[in-house]
Amino acid sequence: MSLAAESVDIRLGGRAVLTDVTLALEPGRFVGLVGPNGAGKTTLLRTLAGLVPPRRGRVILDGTPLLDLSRDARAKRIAVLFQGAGAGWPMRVRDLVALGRLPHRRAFGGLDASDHAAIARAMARTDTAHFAERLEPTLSSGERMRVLLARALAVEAAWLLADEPITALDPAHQLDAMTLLRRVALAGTGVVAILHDLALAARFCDRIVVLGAGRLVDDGDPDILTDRRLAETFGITVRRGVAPDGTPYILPWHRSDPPPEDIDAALPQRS
Ligand SMILES: Nc1ncnc2c1ncn2[C@@H]1O[C@H](COP(=O)(O)OP(=O)(O)OP(=O)(O)O)[C@@H](O)[C@H]1O
Repeated sequence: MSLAAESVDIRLGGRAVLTDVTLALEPGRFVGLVGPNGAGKTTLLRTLAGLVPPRRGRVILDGTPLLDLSRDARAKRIAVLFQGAGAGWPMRVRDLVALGRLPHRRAFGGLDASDHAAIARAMARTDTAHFAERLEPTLSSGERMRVLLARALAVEAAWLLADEPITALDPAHQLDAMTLLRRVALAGTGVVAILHDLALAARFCDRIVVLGAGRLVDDGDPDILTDRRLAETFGITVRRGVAPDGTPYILPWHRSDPPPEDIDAALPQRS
């Protein structure tokens, strides 16, 4: 199984958003796609899902240009979770998660036992079963994000592309979601998640892909998040440590370049 972007250029609104991006993904790995605001991460994820046609280059899924496949064939193999992707109308949570099974629908069939099993599994794994009967608009942002993750997991696709799946979650559910995404990858799915939390990305992901100003600037294991990379691409310095189990960790600490305005006065200056 393979999913790859080859020399992809994307222009939106008359400007280059992605330039010459080449990225080969592998099954069974958890990739953290990181980069500052506006770097092009969402656009790259949408391109990998076949939702944005490249101006130059292409995306290849298992040897076939992605855009040659039908929408259903793509949706069966690539599950996506995008920001704000609710149903658009008040829907019960269980029914929203069930939408994940749509790409598998048979000509005249409703949900069968395997669909129900996939939905139940996805809801259990995301801790959403207890609000299955609620209407989606009544959920908090974090609850909604877990439901969207459940919908994406219910597809049980070979690839899972998730745009900021943990941003709205409380710390416990962030840890749960990162653990879950790692498990999903370990079970064979190729997982790509856009993450702004570099500490969690470095701790849980097998591979980090760094985008900066529309270009792929680094790609490798979490060690690529060097002080220099963090300063050059993210404009920050970090504190580093080692957990008792030997796992290294980083903690964003200061801006390495001057802030846009003099906001320093508002920050605690203990060190
Ligand atoms: N439809 C569009 N028309 C014009 N410009 C766009 C369009 N969509 C995105 N852009 C621009 O493309 C750039 C990349 O956007 P994208 O959403 O991919 O970035 P991102 O890395 O996901 O950012 P963030 O971390 O803020 O979510 C941004 O400068 C954005 O303003």
